[in-house]
Amino acid sequence: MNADEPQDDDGANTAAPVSVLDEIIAGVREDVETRQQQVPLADVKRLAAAAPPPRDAHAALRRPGVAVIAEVKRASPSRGQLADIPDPADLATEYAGGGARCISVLTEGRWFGGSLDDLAAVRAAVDVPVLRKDFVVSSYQVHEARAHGADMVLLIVAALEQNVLTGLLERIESLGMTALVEVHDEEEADRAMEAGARVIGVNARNLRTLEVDRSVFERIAPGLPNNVVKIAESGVRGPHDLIRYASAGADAVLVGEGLVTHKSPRDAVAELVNAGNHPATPRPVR
Ligand SMILES: O=C(O)c1ccccc1NCC(=O)[C@H](O)[C@H](O)COP(=O)(O)O
Repeated sequence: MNADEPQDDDGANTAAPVSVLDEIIAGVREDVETRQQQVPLADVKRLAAAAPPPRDAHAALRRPGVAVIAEVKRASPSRGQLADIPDPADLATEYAGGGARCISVLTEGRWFGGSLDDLAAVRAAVDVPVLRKDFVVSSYQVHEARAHGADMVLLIVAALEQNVLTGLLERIESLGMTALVEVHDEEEADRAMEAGARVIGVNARNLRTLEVDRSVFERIAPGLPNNVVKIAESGVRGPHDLIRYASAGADAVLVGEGLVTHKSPRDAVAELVNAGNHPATPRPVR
């Protein structure tokens, strides 16, 4: 052991490497606890029951052509500050105008600069389904998502024990929303299927190194059943990446950085949508 490394009282090494995911989730748990003290679960459930009914994200993603899920993303652990987005509703309106099939809103605040207010503002501004993209570890966050208008909620397999994953997925679907279950390898894909996922996202971004490796989708997607909606997450910088993912069986791509850093987000979405609808672009097998 390095004598310079900090140790706690019983001598354990407190400088052991912690993955970014662990760090993000520690912050998320603190923030959820604070919000829960301000707005108890019973109140959030009442707000969720009064929210406009969910839009069918699963059906939207199954329509012909490769769907584009356009993300409102201000910042990220891998890139730091990405874009100044003073009005997420405006950006989402541009995305929808370009033909985005769904809008993803990052609601995590500490690393991604997002919020539940962003989610509610976007949901009120567009007609397409909206995804709450966050690090969901509790049913409180699921009800909170619905209360702010979410139609789809992300669950990251790597962040959840199997029984928690299954419970949250069932809660999301019982509230009429769609669960997008995110995986990074074959073992996680098996766990997603065991939990009953109807929509699986393969994220090309390694949560330890934060590097993007598009071949991960090509490796995992062929092992997923035909009736599962397959989403390729991360690393789409233009139509060539969408076509690459489509060739490996993607029903949809989820795109953040490539859109928020583009001079015209609407045109950037439209270019991807055109590529996704082009007759030469491979169609998923169903
Ligand atoms: O984007 C990150 O740096 C990141 C780091 C750790 C966990 C999640 C992270 N991003 C969330 C996403 O999955 C992406 O925002 C999404 O797939 C879009 O990716 P991109 O088009 O490459 O911005």
